[in-house]
Amino acid sequence: MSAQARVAVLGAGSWGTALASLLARHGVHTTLWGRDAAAMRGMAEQRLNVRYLPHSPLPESLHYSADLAASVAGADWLLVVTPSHAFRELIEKLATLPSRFHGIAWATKGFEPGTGRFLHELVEEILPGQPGAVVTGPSFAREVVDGLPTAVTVHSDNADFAQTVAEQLHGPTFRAYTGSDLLGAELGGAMKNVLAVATGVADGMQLGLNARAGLITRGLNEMLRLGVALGARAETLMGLAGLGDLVLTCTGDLSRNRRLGLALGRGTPLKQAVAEIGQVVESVQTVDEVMRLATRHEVELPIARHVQRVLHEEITPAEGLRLLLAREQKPEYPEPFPVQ
Ligand SMILES: NC(=O)C1=CN([C@@H]2O[C@H](COP(=O)(O)OP(=O)(O)OC[C@H]3O[C@@H](n4cnc5c(N)ncnc54)[C@H](O)[C@@H]3O)[C@@H](O)[C@H]2O)C=CC1
Ligand SMILES: O=C(CO)COP(=O)(O)O
Repeated sequence: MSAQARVAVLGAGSWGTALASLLARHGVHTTLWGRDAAAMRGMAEQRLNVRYLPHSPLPESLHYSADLAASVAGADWLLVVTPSHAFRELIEKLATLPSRFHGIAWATKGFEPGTGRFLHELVEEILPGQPGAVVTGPSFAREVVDGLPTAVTVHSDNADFAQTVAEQLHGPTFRAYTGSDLLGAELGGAMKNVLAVATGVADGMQLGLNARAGLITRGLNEMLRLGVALGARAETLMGLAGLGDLVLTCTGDLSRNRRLGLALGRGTPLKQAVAEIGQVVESVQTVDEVMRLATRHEVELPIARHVQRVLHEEITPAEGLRLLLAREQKPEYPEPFPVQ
């Protein structure tokens, strides 16, 4: 790096903090922006995100701000890490700023609530011409901030921007690959959250390891069928953005979406389970957007559909299981395996 690269990470929850910490450790001039001024002051004083990552000291070189315009001014590129429900609002605010950044990446997983629109579509609409990239893959914030080995993938239509983002994230314990399938990468990251609820429910009901493996595999099949119908590349969904994150989130108890499923499977009411997790649980909104896309593209997604009915409290987890098991016998692949 000749001149020191400058990045603004927008969103100071667990994942934004972990990615900002990673960039700062890699020698990138990094500012972490959060909307809560008191929380950002506290982080600057204590070098700690007390609420979201209380056991992981943050690097001395990381900067903190609650001023969006000041954070973005002078940044070479931005990394948005808000929850999906706040994504449009933030991108619209960025569009009003005079700053001249050279690209916008996001690590948010989900769709625009209520429309099923992909996050890259929102960026294209609100900031036309701006290079965009998604950072996704199996990556629990806590493990990344503690320097445990992790691999992610950065997808963009703009190969130079994907390379810039990946190079700056890449380091001794963090591998960042690149790809050009924005839609597939976003779909995998969003859909695995819904499927993690299903495996969590099964584990919460103590249905055993066979059930877990069956759900993960049939869940991957749902991801592939919807993805390919939408124009995603199958290899994206068979890689870090799909299968990789699906396995992590369906099996790792650090996952909020899996923990929601576990709680539901043990009989905890939805509202209580979400409140006890106390952080973003993207599946609660994502499930409706996945089913909206599935309906629009006439793709049948039995697991996602039953997760939706459980999350809408139309059926209990036990009824969801009974209905899934009662489905007709059929070939594993009624159509050819969707690899082009
Ligand atoms: N935590 C993790 O391990 C990973 C999270 N992600 C994704 O990253 C996104 C963010 O998740 P987390 O950081 O984990 O959530 P979190 O629950 O730890 O924190 C959410 C943060 O978003 C902020 N926020 C909420 N509404 C906002 C708004 N309107 N404007 C600005 N900030 C707002 C909150 O103040 C809070 O700081 C989600 O889409 C999640 O799926 C992706 C990979 C890993
Ligand atoms: O996306 C994640 C890991 O890749 C985090 O998953 P949860 O949002 O379920 O905690």
